[in-house]
Amino acid sequence: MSPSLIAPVVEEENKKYQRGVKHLCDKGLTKVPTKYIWPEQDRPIFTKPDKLIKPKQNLKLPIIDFAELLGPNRPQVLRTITEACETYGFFQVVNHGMEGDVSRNMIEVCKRFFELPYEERSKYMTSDMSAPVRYGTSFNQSKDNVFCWRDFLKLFAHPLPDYLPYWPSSPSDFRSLAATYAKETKELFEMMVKAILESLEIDGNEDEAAKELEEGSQLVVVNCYPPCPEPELTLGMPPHSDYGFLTLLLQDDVEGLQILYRDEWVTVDPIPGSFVVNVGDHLEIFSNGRYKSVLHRVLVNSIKPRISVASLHSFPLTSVVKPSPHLIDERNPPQYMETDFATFLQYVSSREPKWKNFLESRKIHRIR
Ligand SMILES: O=C(O)CCC(=O)C(=O)O
Ligand SMILES: [Fe+2]
Repeated sequence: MSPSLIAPVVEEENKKYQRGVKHLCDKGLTKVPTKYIWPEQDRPIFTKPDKLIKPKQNLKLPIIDFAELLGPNRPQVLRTITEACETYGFFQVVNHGMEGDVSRNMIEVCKRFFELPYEERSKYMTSDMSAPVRYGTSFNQSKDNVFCWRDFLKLFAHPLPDYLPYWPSSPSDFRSLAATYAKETKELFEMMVKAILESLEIDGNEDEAAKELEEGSQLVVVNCYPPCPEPELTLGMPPHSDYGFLTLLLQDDVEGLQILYRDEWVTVDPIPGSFVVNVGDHLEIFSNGRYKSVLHRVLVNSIKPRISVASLHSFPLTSVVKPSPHLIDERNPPQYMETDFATFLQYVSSREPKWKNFLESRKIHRIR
């Protein structure tokens, strides 16, 4: 059947599952519905009944001590950042200065949001990807052929006063706790940008892009992964790279995040109170391919619910993203086309986001 004939059939079927995973689990469930079963080659490898086979290699992500970054050891820390961004596309940040209460309160209030009755949560359900608040399930719930085991709440967060009035009013302390979290994450992002630019030997005080990033976009994505009766058959999130410049990820104490490292999926051990920071597609473009936006995915488990909060930061939605002129010369021609948010939206809303296909579509292929 041609794609134009299949699409309406999928959209009709998807309506049955649009209320999301939490709703499904609340009704009681002992098996994963077919809609959530991934093709065998995409599934995580478990032994029976649901014990995850750990990869041979146990990955320790580079750890950046933020306090050190602000002290005399800055040059050394910057070198670690460079290595981490070139090799893994990921690192973990400790001693970042955000009070433990701010991140704990955020996780806790998000848990309470997902425990609200479905009718309350679904007030924010919309297919409009530029809505200030969007509640939903899977990745693209009207288009996905296979669903992932994840419900989400997405909040546009910068400039905050423009968006805050649209954020959920229940639980009653949601807005204030989430606003504090968003503001402090933004500050942390700005310090991270300075370090990243310096690590690329770009002077942040002179650079146009650095100024744009200060007034850039921020999207806070809260992910909720309820326990799954058959975690070996599904994924919390399929392999993807993040769209923005940098993502600052906060997780509770339940593991689930895996990154692709040397063609193997490796689990990231959560360090309580730390942030996992990863290079997004825009930083890969901006650094002209020097820093890599690496594929990652999320596994679920049969016992513990998991919450993560990803804060995606980038240029303003109206900006055109391109390789930095400071990194381009005769020997280093641009590797990526200029790209904007509208092109991205058009791309993702017309197909399933898979692997790094958006970024791939922006690459310039030269014949040597
Ligand atoms: O839940 C996680 O650990 C990762 C979430 C993620 O990759 C995302 O929101 O883009
Ligand atoms: Fe991600």
